[in-house]
Amino acid sequence: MNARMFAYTALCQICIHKTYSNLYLRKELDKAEHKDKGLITTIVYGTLQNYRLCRYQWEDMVQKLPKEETAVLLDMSAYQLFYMDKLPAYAIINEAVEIAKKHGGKKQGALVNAVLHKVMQRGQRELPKDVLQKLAIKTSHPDWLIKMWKAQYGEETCRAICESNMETRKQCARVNLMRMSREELLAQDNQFTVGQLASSVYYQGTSLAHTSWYEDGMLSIQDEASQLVAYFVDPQPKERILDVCAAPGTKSTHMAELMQDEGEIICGDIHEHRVELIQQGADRLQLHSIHPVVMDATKLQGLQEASFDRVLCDVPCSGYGVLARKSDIKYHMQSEDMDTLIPLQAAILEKASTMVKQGGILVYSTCTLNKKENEKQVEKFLKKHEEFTLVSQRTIFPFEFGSDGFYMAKMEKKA
Ligand SMILES: C[S@@+](CC[C@H](N)C(=O)[O-])C[C@H]1O[C@@H](n2cnc3c(N)ncnc32)[C@H](O)[C@@H]1O
Repeated sequence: MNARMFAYTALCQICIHKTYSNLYLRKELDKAEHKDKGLITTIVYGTLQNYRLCRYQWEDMVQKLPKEETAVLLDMSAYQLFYMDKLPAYAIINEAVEIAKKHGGKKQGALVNAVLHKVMQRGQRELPKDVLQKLAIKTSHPDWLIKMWKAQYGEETCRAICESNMETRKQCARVNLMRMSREELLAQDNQFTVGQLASSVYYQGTSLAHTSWYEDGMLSIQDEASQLVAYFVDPQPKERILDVCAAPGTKSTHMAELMQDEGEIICGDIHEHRVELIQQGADRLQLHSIHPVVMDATKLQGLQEASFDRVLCDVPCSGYGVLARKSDIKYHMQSEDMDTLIPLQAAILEKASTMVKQGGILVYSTCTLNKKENEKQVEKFLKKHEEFTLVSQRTIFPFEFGSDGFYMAKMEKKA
């Protein structure tokens, strides 16, 4: 299968059948020729990240939208025509026509041929005049999200978030300081550069997960904003910690490292297959204070109330802070996604709070930028629970450090 046919098949799976892009590519990319792998990855992720901009280039050339497969093919062709360097237009169009014929017959082939020739003749379509519409198309974010960010954070911040989401994030890792110092790693491998936190480094190679450093448990793959959560919890050696939504264990294992692996961290998650990942992570990092358990955070059966020094609720969320890294969320997100998440987050926070000792700490965190899931959620909780006071809260916008967007709130239970 040639590179464009491969990219087309991948995009249909991801966009229409909702297969996760990273899982699909991890499994299938090995079947592609080595020389094609870079091109395939660039077309797939480029089309996903720019899905609105790509569609905008051709949607006014058709009376009604063609079937989904053809629309995906036109999107990826528009991406190659306008946003990739050095690809000859005739090759892009010829191959798209061949793919359309093969999958949809002569009629689809003719449609793709006609649309792409018109698109190429016109060149890049002028963006809308309206400032927010222009931002939405240019950075491929849905109108409702732009409207929400503008209302919640103001127009300037909304623009900065959208623009930052179009940047390529660095590969970031957290050094396991129990096993080696950051300086030792930097001295031994010049693919790493120093990060902005005490434990963080950036990697310039192809894949962190394939380094011996990762395999040998010297580091974990984790964005810097996400690393800030464990510092925010500030766990101390010998404490008893509860992490109620812990899988795959990135923050639990960071807390264990900060505690010098002394104490106990109960790491719950509702999904059994994800709980296994926590144990695998702890084994790889050689941490013994981690205790993974399958557990529903809205019930927390079998745990003794008021018995934990610190409780972390890193709740399931809409993920609007990680759109630069997770093209799938960007492509598929719907405003209705929040409707089920918000009551679930409230129920988790409510139950988890009962586990905090007097004088103990409760941390609520998300990787989303949405006050309804963040500040408002914490506000509602504090109104109901006078026994807790807000110590501090923080929103990390992606444009501040070129990191993911995060929210975290720290509350203390009265002694
Ligand atoms: C944001 S992720 C947690 C990431 C994790 N803290 C880390 O740093 O690796 C949210 C997790 O909540 C879990 N989850 C969803 N509903 C849950 C529930 N009712 N009880 C416990 N875990 C739940 C999901 O399986 C998912 O692993």
